[in-house]
Amino acid sequence: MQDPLPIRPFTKPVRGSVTVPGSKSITNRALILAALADGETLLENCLFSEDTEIMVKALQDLGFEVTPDAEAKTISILGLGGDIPNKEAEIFVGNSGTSARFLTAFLCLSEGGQYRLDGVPQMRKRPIADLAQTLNQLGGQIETTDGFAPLTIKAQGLAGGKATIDASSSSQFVSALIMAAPYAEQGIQIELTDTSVRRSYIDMTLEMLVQFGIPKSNLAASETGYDIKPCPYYKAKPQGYQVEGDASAASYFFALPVAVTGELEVLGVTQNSLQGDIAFSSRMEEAGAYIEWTKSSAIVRYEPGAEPESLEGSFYPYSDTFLTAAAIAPLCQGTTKIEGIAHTRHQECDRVAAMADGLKRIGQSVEETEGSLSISPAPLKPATIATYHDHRVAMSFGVLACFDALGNGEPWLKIEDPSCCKKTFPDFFEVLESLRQQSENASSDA
Ligand SMILES: O=C(O)C1=C[C@@H](OP(=O)(O)O)[C@@H](O)[C@H](O)C1
Ligand SMILES: C=C(OP(=O)(O)O)C(=O)O
Repeated sequence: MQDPLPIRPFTKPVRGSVTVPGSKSITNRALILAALADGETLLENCLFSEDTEIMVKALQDLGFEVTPDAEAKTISILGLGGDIPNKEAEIFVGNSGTSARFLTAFLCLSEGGQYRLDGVPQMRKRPIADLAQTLNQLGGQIETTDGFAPLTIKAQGLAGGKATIDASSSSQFVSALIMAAPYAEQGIQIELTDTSVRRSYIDMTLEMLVQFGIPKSNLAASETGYDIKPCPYYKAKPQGYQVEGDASAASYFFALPVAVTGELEVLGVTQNSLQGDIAFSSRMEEAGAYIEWTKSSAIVRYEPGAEPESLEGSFYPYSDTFLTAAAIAPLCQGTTKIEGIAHTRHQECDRVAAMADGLKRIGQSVEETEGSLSISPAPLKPATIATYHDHRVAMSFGVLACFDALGNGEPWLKIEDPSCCKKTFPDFFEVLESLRQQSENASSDA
């Protein structure tokens, strides 16, 4: 792919359909749950991207039989009922937060295992100490490097019991604990020391435990914590476990008609998704989009005419999508104020700073606080966007770049390091370009 990549804008309203890839969050949870189940599970409609390949490779390095088929989008995995075959391994988690956090708790279940877990330099800056501390309260022996990766884990199974956790920096800590909890001798009773946590991700985890055979009566959730009873089985899914389409990836296609007008069917997402990020669709309705849901898709329509309404308020519960909203803010009527995003300064990059930087490069007036961004529209200036190795920075500005800012169909935005989208959506820019071509052709046929 050309780097920086010039994006050719849409000169016609978007028309057609797009299928979003399988969910990263669900694929990586399902891999862990299937490994913990007893017997073979076939995962279907899996995401094949860097983050899921990292999880697959980690499980293979731990001695699990995992067979991916990228063409069929399936992964088959032979679960061992809580056993982890290899007792020594070096696990590489790249910059995959789900892999780092989920595997840390998972590895503690191994009887007599000794592991080292590490990632790329940015992963060595991402929060993990609170999770390690809590696992140590439950019988793990994890040593961090000054609070960060690399970790060394001396595993002896988890005794479980009561523990506290501060999961305000990442909900993945709680999801990681909950997935390991059924195999802890006494289960796990976790008290949240700070109740600001992205609950929708934890709800997804609990729902998936039920899908893998853990009785609902073994799982209790309240405002202040979670109580997971011991339960010696997860159920394998030999007939297949269907991974939903990725709701965070869908946000780009909910936003695209708002940016360029038209009608787009987004296939693979449903209104009653397990993923909280589906709520981004309501924010696009607030902006003025009309959305019709079918059993397996959303049809998103935005009529030419008025500029989109500006957005205001918290993106905390679905913060992976704040970047999408920030990127289209220059096209909105007034100031967009996005709040609740302080924690995203510690993700793939400092996302608040990265979005502020990109928006300033294209001439926007931006006010940044620790946890918010206010974007006041100003005339768009051609620029190259720095993406800071962050797939969502690249994809969000990719959507804005589809707007024909110069009015002549010529590219005005270039995206640096576009291949960083391989983390969750390897062919994103090809999909965008093919939608542009579909739309041009649909208009010339009409
Ligand atoms: O559990 C998950 O699948 C995720 C939880 C969220 O992370 P944090 O809770 O760390 O923000 C989200 O940003 C990430 O993309 C996926
Ligand atoms: C924050 C993200 O990923 P993770 O935490 O899983 O690395 C993301 O995909 O936006």
